[in-house]
Amino acid sequence: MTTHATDHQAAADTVGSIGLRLDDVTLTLGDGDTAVTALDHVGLTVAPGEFVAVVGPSGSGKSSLLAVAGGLQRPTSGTVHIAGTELTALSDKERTAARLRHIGFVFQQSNLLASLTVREQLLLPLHIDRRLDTTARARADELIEAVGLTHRAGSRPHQLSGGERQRAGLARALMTSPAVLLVDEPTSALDRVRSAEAVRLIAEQTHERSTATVMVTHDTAIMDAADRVYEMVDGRLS
Ligand SMILES: Nc1ncnc2c1ncn2[C@@H]1O[C@H](COP(=O)(O)OP(=O)(O)OP(=O)(O)O)[C@@H](O)[C@H]1O
Repeated sequence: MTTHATDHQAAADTVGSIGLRLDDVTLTLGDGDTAVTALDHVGLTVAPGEFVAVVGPSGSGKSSLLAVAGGLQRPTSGTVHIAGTELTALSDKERTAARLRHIGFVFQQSNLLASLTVREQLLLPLHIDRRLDTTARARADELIEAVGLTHRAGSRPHQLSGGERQRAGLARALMTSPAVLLVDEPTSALDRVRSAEAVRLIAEQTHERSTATVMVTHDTAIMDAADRVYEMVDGRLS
């Protein structure tokens, strides 16, 4: 299924129903002759509980889309709203705070810390923030169970398979109950069956936890699990 970027705008625009919204976003990278339009007037609205896949070839702008949607990069023009907050109107410091609070990232490389167990990976940010209480511990255990890693809760990354590492990364991203979940190529390291499982798990968690989820990939086989699929070509979404 491929739908047009504006089709769902009106439906998702009612107050309170917006998880993520990009309006007329453009991102230019590099200068002068080497300047590249990584995002070209992109509009995208994702409601809470909705799972959107963005499919496109290498270099089409998918990583740029996640960087801008997640507040890691300021767009050259256009606006980004997350859970009712205009990300693009915030200072760098405020944007970082909003990112930590409202956005969960699942990156291609799961970025797990080698010395920590699965459970510790989830609890670390709360430990640093001195917010490590019984509620947080219970939430970590619930998420570890949701991604099927209870038997691996005490394992360190080198003791896990690629798929298990990805699931640990997903559980960690969900720890803050983010409004928006941004996923980069979850399937690249995995075989077909495991890829489909990973994507199904992300779809399930999106619906259960009402996150507005965007997953970018060049694997068209994942499309079935998504509520909507967009194509990215030369920085344009259609
Ligand atoms: N820092 C940069 N300076 C200049 N151009 C850049 C920079 N980063 C990315 N680009 C260019 O912007 C375009 C979009 O890149 P982007 O990484 O978003 O694509 P992608 O679809 O995620 O690719 P891949 O699937 O290979 O990760 C590409 O043409 C890329 O070469």
